[in-house]
Amino acid sequence: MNQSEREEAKRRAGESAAAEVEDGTVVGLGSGSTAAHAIRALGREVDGGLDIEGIPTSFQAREIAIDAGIPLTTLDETAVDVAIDGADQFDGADLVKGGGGAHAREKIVDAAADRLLVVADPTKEVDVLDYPVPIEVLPDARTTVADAVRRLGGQPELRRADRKSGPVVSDNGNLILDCDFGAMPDPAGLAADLSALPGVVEHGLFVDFADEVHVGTETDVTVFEP
Ligand SMILES: O=C(CO)[C@H](O)[C@H](O)COP(=O)(O)O
Repeated sequence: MNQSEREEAKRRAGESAAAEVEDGTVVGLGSGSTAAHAIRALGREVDGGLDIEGIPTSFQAREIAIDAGIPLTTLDETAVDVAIDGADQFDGADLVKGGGGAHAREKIVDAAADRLLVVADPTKEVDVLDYPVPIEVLPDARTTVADAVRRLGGQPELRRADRKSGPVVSDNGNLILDCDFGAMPDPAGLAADLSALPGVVEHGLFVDFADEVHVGTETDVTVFEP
């Protein structure tokens, strides 16, 4: 799948999930390039009269939603009916997220939603998850968490910025360790181990999160419930 075919697949996946959103609902707005297609599609529906409110999962999602004209709200004000979000990898209902460093807020919003619709291109689907797991850490905990990750069999790497000297700083002011565990046959066990580490704000393993997965191709979309 070349880059333009992949982009088309992402667009189809995002638009397919957006088409499921019903009038009068509150929608969690995911992060990344595939979720961005869904947000823009929802914006076009709002132009056409669809009455929804969005809860963005990141600075990026908020910017796109404002540009698309979607009225915004917060988790302090209302519950979430449905969230639409991308993934870096999925094996069915389990996901690795956080390629954009937004997984902490994504997990809060996606977990709060009655239903999570995952949108992806086919390159993200695997039998066993093996994508490096992003872990957002409090800055003071980056060395102790990295040491603990090594003890759990992972290789941590501090995420560095492209257009700034030094590390990527998350939307929440924290650092991100990309942790390569190789194949992860027991994502639930690893997720529990990572959540127990002092200083971990959130990790990118979303175990049993997806209610529905929309996988786009260059010509079509497949929708399934894991
Ligand atoms: O988890 C995410 C951001 O934190 C994204 O959903 C994930 O990285 C997928 O992004 P894309 O749709 O651009 O491939």
